[in-house]
Amino acid sequence: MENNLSRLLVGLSVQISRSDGRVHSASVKSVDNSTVMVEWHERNICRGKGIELSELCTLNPELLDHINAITSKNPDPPTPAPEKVSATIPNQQRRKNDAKPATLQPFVHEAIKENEPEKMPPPSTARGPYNTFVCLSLQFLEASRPNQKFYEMIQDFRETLEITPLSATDLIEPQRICVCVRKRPLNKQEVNKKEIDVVSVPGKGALLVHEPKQKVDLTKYLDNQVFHFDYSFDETATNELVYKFTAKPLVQSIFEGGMATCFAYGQTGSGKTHTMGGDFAGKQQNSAKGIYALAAQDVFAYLNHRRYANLDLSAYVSFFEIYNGKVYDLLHKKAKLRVLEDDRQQVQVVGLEEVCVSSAEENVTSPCQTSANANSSRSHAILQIVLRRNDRATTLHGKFSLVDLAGNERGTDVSSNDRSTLVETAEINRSLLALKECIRSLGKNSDHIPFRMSTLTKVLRDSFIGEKSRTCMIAMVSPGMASCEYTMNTLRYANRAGDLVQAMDQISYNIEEGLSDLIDHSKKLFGLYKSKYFFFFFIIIICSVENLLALCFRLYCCTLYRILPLFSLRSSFCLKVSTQTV
Ligand SMILES: Nc1ncnc2c1ncn2[C@@H]1O[C@H](COP(=O)(O)OP(=O)(O)OP(=O)(O)O)[C@@H](O)[C@H]1O
Repeated sequence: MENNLSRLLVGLSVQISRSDGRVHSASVKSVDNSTVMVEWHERNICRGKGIELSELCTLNPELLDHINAITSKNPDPPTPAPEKVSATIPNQQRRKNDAKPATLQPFVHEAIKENEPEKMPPPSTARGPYNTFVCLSLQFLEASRPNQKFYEMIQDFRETLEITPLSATDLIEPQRICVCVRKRPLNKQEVNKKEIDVVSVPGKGALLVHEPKQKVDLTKYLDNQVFHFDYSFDETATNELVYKFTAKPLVQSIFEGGMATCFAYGQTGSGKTHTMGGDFAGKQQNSAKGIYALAAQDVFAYLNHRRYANLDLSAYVSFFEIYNGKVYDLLHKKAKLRVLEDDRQQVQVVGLEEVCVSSAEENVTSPCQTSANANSSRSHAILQIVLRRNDRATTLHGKFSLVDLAGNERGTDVSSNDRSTLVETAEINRSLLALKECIRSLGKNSDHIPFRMSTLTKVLRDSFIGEKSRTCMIAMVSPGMASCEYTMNTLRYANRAGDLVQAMDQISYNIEEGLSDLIDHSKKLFGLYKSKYFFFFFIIIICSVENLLALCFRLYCCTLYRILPLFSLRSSFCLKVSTQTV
């Protein structure tokens, strides 16, 4: 039985749950009694662990249906009682079982216990056949995954990728504008729905989207698109790692009198609040692990550092949200505030409460916890850490704005008939567009920054001007196939915001596209972009290379084989010479 079990399970790809709550796929290595040894690759290291079969089943709630399907077809069922009982488990109850933490008892037994406790067979006799059904079901599930073909194509593609994961020891390059991308793991619902993960992060700033497509003749194929950013974080990246490469370098810049802004951009549910406010341990948000809190800790570390101690600075915090173009103070009972421009063209949020904070904990507990409760996917939440000199006028020294933007899909959804929803959509769209334009202008060192286009860019005006302003955008993406379109939108937006000229290279095996790429690169290389002489120059180069190759080939033929020259003139001449010699 053990051998049969191993033969059926080993090599299968299954979803596993990690101690930190992450769910990802792994492959079955071996089976020992009811313990399944699985392994997976993480940061180029092969990891493994043993999991109870029951736990594997808990991660695959549909398993019961398939067990039933198989047992009903099986000519020799183990015991009639479990079959009958498990077939009558209502969906709701099954979900209730799923919500429970994994236990060491197989969950079929639990179900029986709740329905007909007296009919429960002893575990020792039930385990063998039960395991067999589980194995059969797992195989069946693997084959019955929706979009199985795409899943296999993506897996095959991934095997060809060279993975260079980002490590905490990698060098950080200080930049004025930094655009990064973070992929979150598939969540439990997506795993239950057998969603396919269509995003791969090979590292070195690259991210691939395997977009499933179908030709007119119904042939399935993947449109693999590769994007390049300053950094790309895969699903195993922690908030600390993301912070280290994104917001941490900006903290120091505000001590040097700069204005810094860090944006979390992406679709609803892609992990913006998780990154900014902190990760979730169950239903509780651990605000100490978010970028807000990590930045606050560093601010206080710098305040106490001897290098900046003589500046005599104090830290102030304000926290507000922008919804429908209106500003609400989240530290002051959501009071509605006005945004006005003074005679020196300084934009002021009138009445915004700035709280002087004296420790990171104080800083963290109020705004970050508010963030967990108050944040809505339709509003932009802005936490500002302001450094002021302890002089009479409390002069502004530096400012760090951390922005959790509204879900970007909210700016494109025009399906609603409700007027207020449409106004909301238009406002989100306008603010995200304005933000992109401001970041682009900043990147181009343009004199004109269109900050007046929206309230969001108006309140962040001082972050966009001045030599010392620095910006970081973290684009969050959901990995599921269902989110593919939104993921592409997020990546295109981030790409354009960074104005990364060569950022997006479509993987194409098409010669035409390859040639146009070559022309583009040559144009840049020779600095002849937009020049009318470029094409003449290009053709001359091609002809010269061709001539050179032809000449080499002829010389090679003449010297090695002593055959008669290839030119007709030369050949007749040589023929004459050779006849005379004879
Ligand atoms: N990197 C990650 N690792 C593990 N879980 C994550 C990660 N990113 C997001 N999640 C989980 O995904 C869910 C949605 O994330 P989150 O609330 O941060 O999304 P969001 O983009 O802020 O959505 P919204 O726009 O609605 O605020 C949360 O349960 C969160 O814990």
